[in-house]
Amino acid sequence: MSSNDPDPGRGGRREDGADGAPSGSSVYDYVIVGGGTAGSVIASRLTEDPDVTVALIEGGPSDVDRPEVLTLRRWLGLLGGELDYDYPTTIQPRGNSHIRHSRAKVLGGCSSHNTLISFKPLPSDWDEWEEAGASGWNAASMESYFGKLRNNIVPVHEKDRNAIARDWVEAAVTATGVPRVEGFNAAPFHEGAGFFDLAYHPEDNKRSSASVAYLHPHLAAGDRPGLDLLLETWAFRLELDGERATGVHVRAADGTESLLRARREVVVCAGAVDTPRLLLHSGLGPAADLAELGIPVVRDLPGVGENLLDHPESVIVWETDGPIPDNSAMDSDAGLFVRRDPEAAGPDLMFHFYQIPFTDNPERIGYERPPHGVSMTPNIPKPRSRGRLYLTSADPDVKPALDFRYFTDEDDYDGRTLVDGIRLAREIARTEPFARWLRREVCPGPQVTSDEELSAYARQVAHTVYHPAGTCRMGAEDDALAVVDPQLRVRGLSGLRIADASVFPTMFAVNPMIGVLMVGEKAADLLRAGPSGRNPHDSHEEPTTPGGVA
Ligand SMILES: Cc1cc2nc3c(=O)[nH]c(=O)nc-3n(C[C@H](O)[C@H](O)[C@H](O)COP(=O)(O)OP(=O)(O)OC[C@H]3O[C@@H](n4cnc5c(N)ncnc54)[C@H](O)[C@@H]3O)c2cc1C
Repeated sequence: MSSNDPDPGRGGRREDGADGAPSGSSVYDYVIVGGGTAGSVIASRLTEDPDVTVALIEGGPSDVDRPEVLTLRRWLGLLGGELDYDYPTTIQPRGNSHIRHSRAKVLGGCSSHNTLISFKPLPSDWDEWEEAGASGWNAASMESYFGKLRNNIVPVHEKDRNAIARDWVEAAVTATGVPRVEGFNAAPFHEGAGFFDLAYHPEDNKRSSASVAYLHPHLAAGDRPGLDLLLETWAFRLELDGERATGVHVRAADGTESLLRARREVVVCAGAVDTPRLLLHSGLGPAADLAELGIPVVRDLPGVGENLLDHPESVIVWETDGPIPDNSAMDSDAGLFVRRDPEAAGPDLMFHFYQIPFTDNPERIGYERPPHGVSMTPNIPKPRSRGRLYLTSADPDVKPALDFRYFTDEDDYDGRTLVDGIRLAREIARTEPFARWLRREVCPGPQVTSDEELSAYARQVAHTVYHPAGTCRMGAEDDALAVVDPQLRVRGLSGLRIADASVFPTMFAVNPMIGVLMVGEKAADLLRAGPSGRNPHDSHEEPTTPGGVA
């Protein structure tokens, strides 16, 4: 495995002029865009076969030897910094227009700056995908992929269980009547309170991100000769030969542009924002929108950028009666799931408990940050509002517009869910042993009581749980807005697949990272099976020579 080294001398990957390849282009079996959560898994799995060559294009730098990235508890310090693409939202008339969407610009992608809360998606989540046209993605079919994950997924360690978080869990169980859960991944659940499972190494608080689990061992051992890791390299356009994707145009950190060609397939794993962005700039998207911007239309794919999903949340903050103990895995170690509607397939209200006063949004409307405090952040597991991502310029360097249309669903289900959340949070705050820690409710404050006032507050200070998804959704042939089929192949094209959070047809009720890793594992199987469903390396079609020279 080499970094930034599409080396013509090593295995002969460069094919100057050969096979019609333009001079200076490098040829691989697979070219993967995005060394993030799903991309790291796929690159690692494909190069288990020493005869396979893969270029992994990553916009950010390596995370190796970077304690500010690898130490889980330092996650908040990464948001908005140099390793964050930091996407704004459009004006949100019923929500908070100031939300910034953090997306990591570093090897491992968002698994390198997130909180690594690890939920196996619920059976009802996968079965909903199947019903939405993602044939073969039901719970029974997906089960084995959880077992394949290489990440170290463990419950928050005893030493990291803060006394106030323990008391919060006890109060949440008493106040809501939900079961206490020890190990949320042990069995499917509808409700429950407890400490999370995290992908981390408790002994030193090191992340078990996609890059740490799937790439670092091979970087250290040098045992993946077929994998070229191109860091700080930006993919700005797909190379399309008629209706076949044949490569990716990239720009290196020094500004040099080159074309990486894929003998077998191009796999886009750039995440729910940058995957549709790359497709749109390559002429794949809603034809009228592209034409208006002067981008030549290669294929009219009306679903690219549609179905923008997220988990919105709000926040209630309390001042505590003095400082709280300092131990923690990452300051939001426990949570609560509630099912208000007994007919719902899974939980319909979720809380993260924060051992910090999370006042960033309330401060904007005049609230003050208490010297010591805690927060509860109710979120909507199955939100009904749907947004849209679109381009505002043909310049690939201009960030796309993200219009989440927060709280715009017809029946105001999303807004009402957060109001229920605030009321429930107050019940927990009145319940011992948690109540004795609290001095006062800071925001919204006890004077805010009516549904209307609570809804206005909840939406004004709303935040994101940072789970954008769905912008290149998977679906059946008769789904006009499906971008990929259940084999993750982009509709109407060959040689091009997508594997990341953008393919979600619907949102999981739980935090999505484990689901994205499982998408990566399944994508590797689908790729190995070849476009026809047979593994090209086990058959006589399209033979390659070792080292990747055609
Ligand atoms: C702050 C934060 C906290 C979160 N906490 C949790 C949590 O605790 N639990 C959970 O389940 N989920 C959590 N999530 C969500 C979860 O991390 C994401 O859903 C998931 O990691 C997305 O994976 P992905 O593969 O789709 O994209 P990413 O992991 O974002 O990977 C995309 C990669 O592509 C690269 N890239 C993009 N465009 C290009 C381009 N044009 N050229 C080259 N490279 C490119 C990026 O640099 C990045 O490395 C959190 C997210 C954030 C931001």
